Amino acid sequence: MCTKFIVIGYLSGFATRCAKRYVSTMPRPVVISGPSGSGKSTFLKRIMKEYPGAFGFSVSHTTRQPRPGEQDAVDYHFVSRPDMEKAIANNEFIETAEYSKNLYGTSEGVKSIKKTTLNPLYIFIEPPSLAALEARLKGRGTETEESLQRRLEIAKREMEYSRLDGAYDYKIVNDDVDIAYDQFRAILKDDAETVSSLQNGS
Ligand SMILES: Nc1ncnc2c1ncn2[C@@H]1O[C@H](COP(=O)(O)OP(=O)(O)OP(=O)(O)O)[C@@H](O)[C@H]1O
Repeated sequence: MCTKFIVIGYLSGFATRCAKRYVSTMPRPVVISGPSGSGKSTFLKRIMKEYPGAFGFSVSHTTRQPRPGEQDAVDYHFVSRPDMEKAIANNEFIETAEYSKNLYGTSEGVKSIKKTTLNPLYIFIEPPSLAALEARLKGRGTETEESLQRRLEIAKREMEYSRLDGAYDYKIVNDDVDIAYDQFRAILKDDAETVSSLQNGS
């Protein structure tokens, strides 16, 4: 049986979401980070389908527009900028960030989350290359040329940060989606043999 985790992270770029009051009651959280288009949603959807009820998922807030098929309160809480700014002023998020001209709560999270007492497990999902990332973002059909270029620029910085010692507990290169997903699942199940090669810095 797999350990219960609450997944609190995921978003465009770095994300980590959840309202403060949620934190005190949760099992060890997992923060999943990675450039936009690296595959975070893909893995999260899959793991939640494979293990229904085993994972909680804290839904972030964002001021960006929903993409086709995205549901409010499921994929994100889609809110107006004034509402979001009010919530930020009320200190309702662990952290917030502005990404690609939209506000996210909570996000750009890894550095800030590390200053909290949450003690999560950090997983970084990396694309095999920037060219592959670009192709996937284009294939997803959600970006304008401008937002695509912004995401790629940010991706470069995120990938640089991920290479720092101790930035993440595990790094998964999402090349073949099935192989990468198996690695993701192994980490969540604490499968020592499979995950040892994925530890950051090894
Ligand atoms: N290994 C893979 N090979 C090819 N395509 C992939 C792979 N993994 C994911 N994709 C596709 O790449 C696109 C981006 O993936 P996904 O939406 O999961 O990324 P994300 O990290 O959640 O992005 P965002 O942060 O912008 O929400 C999707 O269309 C997805 O189907």
